[in-house]
Amino acid sequence: MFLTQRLASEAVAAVLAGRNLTDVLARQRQRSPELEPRQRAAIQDIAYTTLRHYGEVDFVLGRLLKRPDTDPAVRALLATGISQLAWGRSAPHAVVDHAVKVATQLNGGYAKGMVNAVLRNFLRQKDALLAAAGQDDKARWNHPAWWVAAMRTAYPQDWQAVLTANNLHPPMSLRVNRRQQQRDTYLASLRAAGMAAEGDGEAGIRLQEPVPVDKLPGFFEGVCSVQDIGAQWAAPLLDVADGMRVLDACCAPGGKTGHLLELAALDLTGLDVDEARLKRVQSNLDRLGLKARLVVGDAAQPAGWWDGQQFDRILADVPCSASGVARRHADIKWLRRPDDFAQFATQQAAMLEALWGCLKPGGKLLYVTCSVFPQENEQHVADFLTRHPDARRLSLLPGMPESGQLLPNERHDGFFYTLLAKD
Ligand SMILES: C[S@@+](CC[C@H](N)C(=O)[O-])C[C@H]1O[C@@H](n2cnc3c(N)ncnc32)[C@H](O)[C@@H]1O
Repeated sequence: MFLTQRLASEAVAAVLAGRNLTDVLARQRQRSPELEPRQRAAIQDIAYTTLRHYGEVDFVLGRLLKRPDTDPAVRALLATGISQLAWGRSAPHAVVDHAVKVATQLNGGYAKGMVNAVLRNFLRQKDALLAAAGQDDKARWNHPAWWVAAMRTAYPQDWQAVLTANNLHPPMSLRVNRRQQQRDTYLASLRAAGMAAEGDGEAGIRLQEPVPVDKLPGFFEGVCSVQDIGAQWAAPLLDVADGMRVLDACCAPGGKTGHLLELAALDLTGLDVDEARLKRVQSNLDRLGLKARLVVGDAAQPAGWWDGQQFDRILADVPCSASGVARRHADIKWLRRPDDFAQFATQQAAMLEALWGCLKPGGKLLYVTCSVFPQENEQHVADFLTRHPDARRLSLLPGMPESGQLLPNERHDGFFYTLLAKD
């Protein structure tokens, strides 16, 4: 457990210094190939739990630490220790002993005594400290205070549900490849394999418990894909038919690309600026037995990749704050800054503007984000519509909110959808 605590606290320190948790964990695995699967799972679990509860952890540290300028590596070690003591299953004395052992290796071991004292203090005052945390916005909701305030303003009725959903474990959902099987046939084979699940939407299935993909019947033969139920609205909204020329403008890792190609025989171009991520699109399509033309390029600069022939359909699943999927990436809440939104909005507006020119008159463009911030969604689309008299907003599918804003809940993640037609 010593090693898992050390690596988990290093991962948390890296996130608090501004790095992406998925990248940090991937790099740790490369550097330490000897780690067993159960150790990797434990590191991930400790890091995720600490970040999921970081508002409370930070509050507690504020009460227990005498000096606000504690070394970031020591602070991250204390954060993971507190998280394990509050929400973990390991024996408290083992957590404290191992944290002290990690501390002896940090910066000459100067903080060994302090780590021991702070964690033991936490154990003594745990209930009172966590109760006090419940009175503080950032700690209570485990989101930065500015994020809590923004949700209150944007969703006066639903802000508490949105913040609560962001702190829950996300559901694992599947999309059945209906070129291979009907949803209910696959549902029956999951149940026969002992996995409780329910159908949701034409091709969607939500599992009661997450499972590794190698346990899913037929996964490697392309019978199903892992995809959130909210993300499964995209392809049906575009209303594709055989022979259409379709652009999936920000396609990696290819979840929606695969879905579009399952629905119709398309002439599909998958574009992404990130060459490494495009390789994942290719391997996903290979697994599903589907084909697309994959191109590296910037969606905001069509001159670099476009042959000038307009598309019947365009999916613009643009880069965004990912605030609607924050529960899947426990680092997002602590990495984002309020001024990030202006930058995202500029990039999103440039893409929408450029892609509009690539759409045939009579064609449809679907603008999608996995964000719950109106600056990336409704405000943006409203601006676009005032600038483009040839753009008309179409209604969405039955069962979808009219606004297009799906808020995260027990069924799906948070997404925003706007379907535009070109007159
Ligand atoms: C939300 S993800 C897309 C998810 C994908 N549509 C799916 O369903 O699996 C956004 C993607 O946009 C890509 N991206 C970012 N900037 C881009 C740009 N300027 N042009 C094209 N793609 C870009 C990112 O590399 C990322 O893969």
